[in-house]
Amino acid sequence: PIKSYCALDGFYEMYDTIGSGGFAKVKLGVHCLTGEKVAIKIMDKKQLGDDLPRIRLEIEAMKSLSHQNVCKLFQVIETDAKIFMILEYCPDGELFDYIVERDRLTEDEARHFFRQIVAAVAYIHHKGFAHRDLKPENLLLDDDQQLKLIDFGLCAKPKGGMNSHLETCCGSPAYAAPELISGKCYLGSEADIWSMGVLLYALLCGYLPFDDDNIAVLYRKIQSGMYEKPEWLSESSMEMLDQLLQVDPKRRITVAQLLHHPWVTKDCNPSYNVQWESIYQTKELDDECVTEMAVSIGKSRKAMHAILSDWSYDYNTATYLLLWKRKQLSKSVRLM
Ligand SMILES: CN(C)C[C@H]1CC[C@H](N2C(=O)N(C)Cc3cnc4ccc(-c5cc(Cl)c(O)c(Cl)c5)nc4c32)CC1
Repeated sequence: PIKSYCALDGFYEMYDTIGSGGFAKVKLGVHCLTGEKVAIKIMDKKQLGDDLPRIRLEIEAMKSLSHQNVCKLFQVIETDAKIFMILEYCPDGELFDYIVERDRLTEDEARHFFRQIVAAVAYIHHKGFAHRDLKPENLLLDDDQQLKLIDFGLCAKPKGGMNSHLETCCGSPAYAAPELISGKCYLGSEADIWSMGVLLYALLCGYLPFDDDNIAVLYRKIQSGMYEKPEWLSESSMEMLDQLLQVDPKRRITVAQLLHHPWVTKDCNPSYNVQWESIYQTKELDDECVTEMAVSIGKSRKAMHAILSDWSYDYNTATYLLLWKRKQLSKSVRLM
């Protein structure tokens, strides 16, 4: 391991930088007690400046999100100079690069990924969050072709719930909904659906439906809702895209309709509905994991259970979540 930050000493080994995004550096780390790899997002508070509230928002949002298609936050460490977010490691990087390497995906492969995106978005909307920056750069791949949604720095949890309007124009222009770029009030959930349409188009075509170097021209293209339909798109794919890329948000398909849309559920057994429910029952703790930790730390199971029930996103929370993740992968639930 390279020089580590004293705040992590003994808890995490730090390895090289695996990516950087704006005001953050992301390094590969290893959680000492379990030996599991993690991604460590490191931010300098001074550099953050007035972006600090955005990070606080991302941290609070991620603490309340536990889903198989949302990147899991394991621990937050704050010193007077830095903030460290210990995150679920996604070895196969951004979906963006995955598409670029292949030019474009087949309809079946696009469906495999789009289903997971629908699951993640249905889940975060159910929890009262709109992401507002859905794009292939914010969808990472783990080593099992599972997508993990990241970057909740722009997400919104409208005070009055998901049916109250937002104003801030944000996100990436090419993925932004017409009502959002027209400066109108908009519903976060409807804007996310539009972005999912742009995303699905990028998966199926390998380029963007609305694109232009001149931002004003780009905006006009988005507001026209007109986009090219290459000849390799099937009828059903074109129909799916049309229902997502509806300029009028009231005519746009909803995430609830998407969950059982024939294009999304194609080739699944009839009982299949998109796995939008979280596999994490964060409320009940897993006895085997609690016991393993109690023994290793030398506390009673009752005391260990009480500590973990606080969900304080300290080292204990990280150890529990990483142990639980190992158990899901039917790996040994043993600590170093
Ligand atoms: C361009 N983006 C806005 C940032 C970029 C930073 C590196 C990251 N990465 C990579 O680029 N690999 C190539 C490896 C990699 C592996 N695991 C990761 C696990 C989590 C994250 C992550 C990063 C940020 Cl900035 C977050 O806010 C969250 Cl919630 C999660 N990034 C990871 C990551 C991909 C995204």
